[in-house]
Amino acid sequence: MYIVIVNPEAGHGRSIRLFRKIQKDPLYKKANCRTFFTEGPGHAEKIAEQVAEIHHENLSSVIVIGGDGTLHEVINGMKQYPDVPVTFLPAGSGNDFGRGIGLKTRGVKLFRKIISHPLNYRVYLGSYVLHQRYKYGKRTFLNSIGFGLDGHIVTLVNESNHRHWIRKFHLSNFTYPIALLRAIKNMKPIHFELEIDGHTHPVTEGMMVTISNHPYYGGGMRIAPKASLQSSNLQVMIVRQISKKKLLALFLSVFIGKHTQIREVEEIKAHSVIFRSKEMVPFQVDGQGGRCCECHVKKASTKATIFKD
Ligand SMILES: Nc1ncnc2c1ncn2[C@@H]1O[C@H](COP(=O)(O)OP(=O)(O)OP(=O)(O)O)[C@@H](O)[C@H]1O
Repeated sequence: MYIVIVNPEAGHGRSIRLFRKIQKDPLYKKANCRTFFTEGPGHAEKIAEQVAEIHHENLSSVIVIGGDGTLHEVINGMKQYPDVPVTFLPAGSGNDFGRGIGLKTRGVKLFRKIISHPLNYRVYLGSYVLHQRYKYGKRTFLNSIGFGLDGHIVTLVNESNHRHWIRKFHLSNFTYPIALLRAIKNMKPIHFELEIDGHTHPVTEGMMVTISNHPYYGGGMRIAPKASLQSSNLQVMIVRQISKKKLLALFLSVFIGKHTQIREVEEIKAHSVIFRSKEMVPFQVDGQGGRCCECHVKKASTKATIFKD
């Protein structure tokens, strides 16, 4: 039995279009697929939690059609059942996890592969505990968690009031670069304390701190070229105080992985990181934004089971 979770809004409609094609495929009926549509934030997590609890013994896979945000919710909903395979059919705006895990095919072709050649990998994800006004429980992240400019960009992406035009003209690939330009224009450094693997780090202010589980970010930028889902470590990138021009150059050079050569950029391999700030700073986790004053991040000790073609 396959459970399919579809976020109809992901990728400005890309997700629902893909689901309609899959539904017409003869394998969809043959494979005994049951589909659920998400209705808003948090719903994918609830669906995943319930179906895993009821069906974990006879589930071939939970198939997620959406973006990284929907997959983030599903993985968190299924935390108690890490052996149940999860399959990601990227149909969001960014789809960085698909790149991170190295999916070669997309769309209906990928759906057919899942059913006919199920190949599941065990991967290390990340875990984080947020302190906003009070402490939240431990959660899992797939791609990255970032503070400062990183969080500001994602807030702008998700608040974008140009969504209608983006959808109409299929411009979703430009959402992130546009938000990036807007965020750089208004950027301010953040002040923080960093504890990396139990040691206080000397840098206390900068533009952003991003902790990655695999290289990709913001729809294909190779922000952490050395990060790996097979490694038991995370990759921390700190961008110190930097001019707007240089910051723009940094993001352009991210596509060719040369940004780590910029003097103000520091890259560290770490198993655990504590980020603290006296003020509430913007953050993002797997492309969803918020504000926090403290966060404890670790490479997860248990592995998740994910399909890879
Ligand atoms: N029916 C719905 N209507 C509006 N929002 C929804 C609905 N279902 C889920 N959501 C929310 O949509 C948000 C974005 O989803 P998702 O990240 O999967 O797509 P995306 O932003 O297009 O892709 P990506 O993260 O890869 O850029 C998630 O926070 C999710 O909770």
